[in-house]
Amino acid sequence: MSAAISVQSLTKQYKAVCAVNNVSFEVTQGHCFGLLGPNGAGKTTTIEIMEGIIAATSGQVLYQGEVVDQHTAQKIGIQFQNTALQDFLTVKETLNLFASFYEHTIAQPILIELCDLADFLDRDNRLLSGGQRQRLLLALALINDPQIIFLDEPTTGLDPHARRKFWQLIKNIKSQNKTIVLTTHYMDEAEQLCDDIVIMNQGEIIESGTPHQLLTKHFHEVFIYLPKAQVSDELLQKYQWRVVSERVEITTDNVEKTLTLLMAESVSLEGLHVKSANLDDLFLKLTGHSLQA
Ligand SMILES: Nc1ncnc2c1ncn2[C@@H]1O[C@H](COP(=O)(O)OP(=O)(O)OP(=O)(O)O)[C@@H](O)[C@H]1O
Repeated sequence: MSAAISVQSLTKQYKAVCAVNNVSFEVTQGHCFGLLGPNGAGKTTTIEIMEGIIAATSGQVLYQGEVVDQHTAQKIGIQFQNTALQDFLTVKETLNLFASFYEHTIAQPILIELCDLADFLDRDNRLLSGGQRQRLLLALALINDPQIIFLDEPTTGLDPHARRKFWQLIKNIKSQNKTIVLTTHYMDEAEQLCDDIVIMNQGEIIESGTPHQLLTKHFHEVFIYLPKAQVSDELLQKYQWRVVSERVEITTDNVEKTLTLLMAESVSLEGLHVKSANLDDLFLKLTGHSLQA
């Protein structure tokens, strides 16, 4: 598959800080690409260089083989933050205003359906709920019918229902062979949406691949949880099991053997829960802290 974006040896040096240090990766056409990392990792700096908003100290970004230039803005979509929404304009007026900035735009009825805006087209921007506002901001990112869309933490602050609804919209957009570049602090979001991920820390890439590749590379074990009340202190000490939030956590690469052991030790299996490692666990393992904001 061809690369929609090729990031080559990007470095961004601020006076005392090297925000991005020799970073290279490719974003595949039609994929959702996730750039993850803790605060200060260099994600925003990388994304802003990719968008052509700031210049790199060295390195380059190619879009289908071409260097970023003043025409790039016409071809990509960027989800603006709240401040881009003007007061005293309705949703429809906002769509019309942003459409006037571009030579080529998507047909408005298609955009309204794609982003599910029909129910509040005549509402003032100030009266939108968090989820409605994010859908409008997504529509604005899509207004020039871009092939590549940048979403920077698009669901931060949304309730679980609104987040799930937003994910479905992103999946619909992706099914049209659009390329999506996403940053997020939510690991479940990355697992739901991203085909490929790059994890940055302190300006450098520390891991990259598909979520499945990374999880199978780093984790051979699963976690077994039991209510703490069912496990005696003696057993905790004997097997060095951890207690996490009132539950005993047992890490094992052989579930059957562990269950046999628990039964042999007469531990009740009521409320037992088995969990595979997820991206949150991977993040914790690689960076030493959880990504949840
Ligand atoms: N204009 C600037 N001048 C000096 N240092 C900067 C500037 N912009 C960013 N930095 C520094 O570069 C590093 C990377 O910042 P960046 O905003 O890219 O990280 P991030 O991964 O997006 O973090 P967050 O998740 O908090 O948004 C940080 O140490 C930051 O303080």
